[in-house]
Amino acid sequence: MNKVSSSIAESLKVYASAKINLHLEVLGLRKDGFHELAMVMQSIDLVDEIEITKTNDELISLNSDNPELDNGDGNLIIKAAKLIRSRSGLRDLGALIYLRKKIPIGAGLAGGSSDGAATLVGLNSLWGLNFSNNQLEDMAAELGSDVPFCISGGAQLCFGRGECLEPLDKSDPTLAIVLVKDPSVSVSTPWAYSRYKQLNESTYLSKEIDFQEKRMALRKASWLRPLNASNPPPLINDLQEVVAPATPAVEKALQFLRSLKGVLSVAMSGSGPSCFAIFSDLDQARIALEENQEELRKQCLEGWCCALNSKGVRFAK
Ligand SMILES: C[C@@](CO)(OP(=O)(O)O)[C@H](O)COP(=O)(O)OP(=O)(O)OC[C@H]1O[C@@H](n2ccc(N)nc2=O)[C@H](O)[C@@H]1O
Ligand SMILES: Nc1ncnc2c1ncn2[C@@H]1O[C@H](COP(=O)(O)OP(=O)(O)O)[C@@H](O)[C@H]1O
Repeated sequence: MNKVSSSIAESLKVYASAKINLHLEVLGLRKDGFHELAMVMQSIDLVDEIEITKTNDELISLNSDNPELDNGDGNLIIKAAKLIRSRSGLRDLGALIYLRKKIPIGAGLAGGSSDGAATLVGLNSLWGLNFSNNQLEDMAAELGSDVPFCISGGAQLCFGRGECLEPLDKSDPTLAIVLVKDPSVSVSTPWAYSRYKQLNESTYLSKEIDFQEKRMALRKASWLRPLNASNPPPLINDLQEVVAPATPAVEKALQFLRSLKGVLSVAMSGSGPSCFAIFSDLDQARIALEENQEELRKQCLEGWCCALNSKGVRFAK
């Protein structure tokens, strides 16, 4: 067992981007019980901040500015840190981690997944482990279906249960979104999928050749290359049809967004309850949000306007 040499404590900061789903199609069921998906995911400029200091006391500890969060083994940051340490075989690696939470929790924005991805990338660097991006993505897939995407982020096709990635050309950088969510509501992802299955299992595809056909159709979508304002994505999200009717906060968010001036298209993100509207640029998004603060308050909604991010995990300069 190599001893980790004692060195001056070093630290670094990584940013973990949230994501939205520009396309979420449920194709069928897989042998492992997960759903076969065809998705397009896009990183957005709503980021958690994770500060990591290396220690040699074999302890991995987490604190955060969000009391709602479990700072123990239930947190994807701790799960990711313990996973990459066990893969390194170096048991006496330690780290002090601090999370500044900005991404709403359980919101359909992969906030937890992105924190897990950022922890893998950050510790790989801080502990000098030199795992490749593919190796990090393999570890990420063990943490959750959305975690592999969150490593490189940007705009990617996501197939399988979400871990089979095909990077897309950079989206038109002027595009922006308005994101809204009722802060008192979160949606359970397992519930959303099981509800969808309850209502749609009879229409599920089951043959690989049929899955391939759906993947090819998405790869050829006219709005995809690159994502742009003149031919905006239709924003299909199969989970929206089951979550929205059961979650008034989602319907409320969709209606608010559809009323905004200059909106190109509107959808729920992932399993919700966050919903977003695409605008051709950040100024239009900002004006639309600023002009409707009163309505936002009346509807008990929280709103952000964000640019798109070309990366998932970023190191602070
Ligand atoms: C719905 C999506 C869309 O991007 O994102 P969020 O809304 O969570 O952000 C993802 O599929 C969520 O990915 P993630 O949150 O990582 O899911 P996991 O932890 O892997 O799985 C949680 C549960 O969701 C269901 N699940 C997840 C992924 C998938 N392809 N099929 C499924 O049926 C399973 O019941 C699983 O036990
Ligand atoms: N660092 C974290 N940030 C947010 N949620 C986390 C984190 N670690 C674990 N979780 C758990 O993951 C679930 C939400 O994950 P998240 O990725 O934020 O959801 P969603 O993908 O729906 O936005 C919650 O049950 C939360 O308790």
